[in-house]
Amino acid sequence: MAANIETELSSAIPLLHLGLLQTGVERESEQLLVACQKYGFFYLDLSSDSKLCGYWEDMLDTSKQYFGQNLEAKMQDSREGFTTGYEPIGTEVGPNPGTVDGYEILKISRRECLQGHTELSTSVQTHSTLFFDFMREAHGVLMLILTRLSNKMGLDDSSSFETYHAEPGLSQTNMALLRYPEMDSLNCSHVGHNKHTDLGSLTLLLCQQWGLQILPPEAKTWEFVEPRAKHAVINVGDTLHFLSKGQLASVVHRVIPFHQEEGKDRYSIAYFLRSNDDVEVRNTDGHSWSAKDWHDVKFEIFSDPNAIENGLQILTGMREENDM
Ligand SMILES: O=C(O)CCC(=O)C(=O)O
Ligand SMILES: [Fe+2]
Repeated sequence: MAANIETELSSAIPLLHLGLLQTGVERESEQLLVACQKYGFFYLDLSSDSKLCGYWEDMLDTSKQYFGQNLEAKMQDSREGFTTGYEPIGTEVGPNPGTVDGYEILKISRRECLQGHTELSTSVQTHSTLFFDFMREAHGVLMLILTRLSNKMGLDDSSSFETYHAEPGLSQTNMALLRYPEMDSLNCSHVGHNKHTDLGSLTLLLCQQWGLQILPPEAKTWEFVEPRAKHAVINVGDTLHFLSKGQLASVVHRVIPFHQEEGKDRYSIAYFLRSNDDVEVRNTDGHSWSAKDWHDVKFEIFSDPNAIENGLQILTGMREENDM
């Protein structure tokens, strides 16, 4: 894999700047729209937001500390449901036949952030101020992106993307810390993160290590996304694809542990913005779901895509299976 990095590296991912979107520079919003239509993924330069960059560093330290605990301690945070709590390695299927995933994850819901309290263990509670600060900042960034997209697409107040995310509506929005332990410390049946599209509206991903791959629209081969300091990777999810009547692209991606970084655990931090539960989403065939039902169906399929007839297509946001 290492030998092919040059040819497999994605060079086309657009670059946007948070500072320019914040000040309302028209050209930046235009480029944002094109990025979401054509590519579904873009880099967001965060260097104008020193708060968010600082949280990123602190969250990385906290993540190392949290996952460094023994399994028994982390299992105290195991919860029913999908938006909060700890899940060990191997909960979902992996990218290669016969494998399971190779990451552990700690999630905290937006609901806990709004309440200002988490019911998870003290090892999470101790860091809740940092987690909630990060979540508020990430939420603001993604809501700003929705606003800029709505404006550029000429959506009025009743149909703007922000309306579908308005508080105090209930949603499945959450943040996640992920750790992919170094490959040698696991047997090779535990690998990476299976191909999928994100089910929600927008995802903000912070990661300083290789491993993320995307399958851009129309492409037949996977491309690595180069990690960049002080840059988030943002992508459109299924709900925004549906709400935009297919105009914004929800792109298939996965994580494959990268050979050059063997011997190092991989850490990533994600904020998953999801629309309110009762928002109705409809695909281009006219099938409709509530956002909450789409969320629940997709999570069932993450653990076993073959469990139902069209499971693989749902996993990849209704993209044809033979594209991959
Ligand atoms: O860990 C990563 O880099 C990506 C994770 C991801 O795609 C997800 O959790 O939806
Ligand atoms: Fe994802």
